[in-house]
Parts: sequence; C-alpha cells; structure tokens
Amino acid sequence: MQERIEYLTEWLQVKVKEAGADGALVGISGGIDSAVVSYLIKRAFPENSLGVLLPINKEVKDQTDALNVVEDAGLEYVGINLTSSYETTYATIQEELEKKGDWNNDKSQLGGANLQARLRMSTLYAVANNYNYLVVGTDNAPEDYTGYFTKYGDGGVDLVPLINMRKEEVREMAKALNVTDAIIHKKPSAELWEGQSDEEELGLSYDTIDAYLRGEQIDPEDEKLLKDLHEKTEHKRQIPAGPEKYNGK
Ligand SMILES: Nc1ncnc2c1ncn2[C@@H]1O[C@H](COP(=O)(O)OP(=O)(O)OC[C@H]2O[C@@H]([n+]3cccc(C(=O)O)c3)[C@H](O)[C@@H]2O)[C@@H](O)[C@H]1O
Ligand SMILES: Nc1ncnc2c1ncn2[C@@H]1O[C@H](COP(=O)(O)OP(=O)(O)OP(=O)(O)O)[C@@H](O)[C@H]1O
Ligand SMILES: [Mg+2]
Repeated sequence: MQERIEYLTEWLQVKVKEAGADGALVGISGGIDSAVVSYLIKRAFPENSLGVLLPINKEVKDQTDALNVVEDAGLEYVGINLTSSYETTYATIQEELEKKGDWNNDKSQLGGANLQARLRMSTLYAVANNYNYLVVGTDNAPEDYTGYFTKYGDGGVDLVPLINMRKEEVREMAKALNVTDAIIHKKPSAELWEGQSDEEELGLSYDTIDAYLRGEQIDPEDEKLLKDLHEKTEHKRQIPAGPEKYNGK
C-alpha cells in the first residue's frame, strides 16, 4: 500500500503540473473516500491543497467527521454553507414547474439530491478557479462500474485517483494513511437524504461488487443487477453523444 500511495501522490503531482495548475482541492464529506483523497492531496501538495466542506441543511461546525478528517490530515480547509443556495434554487424550480402544472413529486427526492451534488460541483470549481487548483474527485471502482454518482455532480471533476480501487482497497489505503477507524468503518452514504445508504439504494453490498470486480463468481441475480446498472449508466462514463459529422448528402 505504501508504494501505491507513493504512486498516486506522484501521479497527482504530474497531472497538476501538466495542467499548469498550482495545487488541488477536494470536497470533504466525512466519509472514507474523501478522507483518503484528503491525505493524498496533502502529501502531493503540502502547501497547495485545500479541503472544502459544503454542508446542506446543516452547519459547517456540525460536520464533525469532516472537520476531524481535515484536522487529522493537516489539510487547510474552507467551509461554505450551501443550504440557502440549495433551498432557493430548489424552491424556485418547484414553484415555476408547479405554475405550469408539471411538477413531478415522485421524482423530487432524487432531483433534489442530484441538485445538491451539482451545486457542490459548481462551488468546487469556483473555489478551484480562485486558487488555480484542480478539482479532485473521490469516485472508486464500484461507484464507477455501477454509475453510482451524479452525472456532472460528484462525477464532475478533473482527476479521479481512486477510480481503479475497489472499496476494500480504499479501506486498506485508509488504514495505511492512518485515517481513523470511525471513518473507515462508517456505513457508506451519499447523505443526500435522511437515512440514505449506498448499499441499500444499490441493492448490493460493496463486498459483492468488489468480489465481482476481482473476477469472482457471485450470485447470478446480483450479477444481473450489476450488469444492468453498468449498462444503464454507460452514458455517465462517456463524453456527451453527438451525431456523426454531417457530410451534406
Ligand atoms: N442513455 C442516456 N444517454 C444520455 N444521458 C442519459 C441517458 N440516460 C439518462 N441520461 C441522463 O442522466 C440523468 C440521470 O443521471 P444522474 O443525473 O446522475 O441521476 P441518477 O443516476 O438517476 O441518480 C444519481 C445516483 O447516484 C447516487 N449518488 C449521487 C451523488 C453522490 C453519491 C455518493 O455515493 O456520494 C451517490 C444517487 O444516490 C443516485 O442513486 C438523466 O436525468 C438524463 O439527463
Ligand atoms: N457535505 C459535503 N461537503 C463537501 N463535499 C461533499 C459533501 N458531501 C459529499 N461531498 C463530496 O461528494 C463525494 C461523494 O460522496 P461519497 O459518499 O461517495 O464519498 P465519501 O462520503 O467520501 O465516502 P462513502 O462513499 O464511504 O460515504 C465525497 O467524497 C465528497 O467529495
Ligand atoms: Mg459519503
């Protein structure tokens, strides 16, 4: 793991240099994926890295796990409360669509969740612009394979150092980086609504997805579900589709 940490640290340095950028930042949720990325960017850019706490429906001071991560990693941070931006944007969308008689309540929970992820993305880019930093994402191999991220939300980033790592490898790297057990053993959650759990929403455990990504045989029903998720979300792993060049015939 130490070698892999070194490899990712150097890779981050090379990519930032190639971009002509001065450093890197990451959104900090208090979960394990962003904790690992925090430690990596701090190693890669000791004086030019930033953690960004972006609470929605809570205060910066109440993001205790996220605050512990930045403190333990020795990472400089900024907290930007997005609650009022989110509420204003969401309420305005709802009001205008209700006026048209088109508001779809069944879709509203997921729509609001994805709006939160995209507001965070826009904020991270605005902060990155200020410092001439790149935005580092936290998506790992199971999330990438299943498309378990918001397109252009948490998926909208410049670099994805953990993209080839199974969740078990992220946990192993977290241990090697001295991330606290409380963060390592926390139930994975996007925290986009009360009680949300990655594994419940996906209908699959990370252990099962990891086993599949290791090339092992898994329950056929789980395998089918995984393949369906992968196919359905292919568009998220591609640049937007355009037509073939029109040749005028
Ligand atoms: N075939 C296709 N070709 C091109 N575009 C296509 C498409 N099918 C849908 N789309 C577009 O994609 C949209 C659906 O994708 P998207 O907007 O991402 O939304 P969707 O995949 O429905 O939802 C995002 C999922 O990611 C989870 N998530 C989000 C954020 C963070 C985390 C976390 O782990 O922290 C997890 C969230 O809980 C939810 O399950 C559609 O509204 C449509 O605009
Ligand atoms: N409150 C928040 N403030 C800043 N960034 C956030 C916040 N919530 C989510 N994010 C960003 O969105 C990413 C995706 O969340 P995700 O839940 O997949 O990762 P995680 O919380 O780090 O780990 P886990 O998947 O184990 O919960 C986070 O890693 C983080 O970069
Ligand atoms: Mg999380």
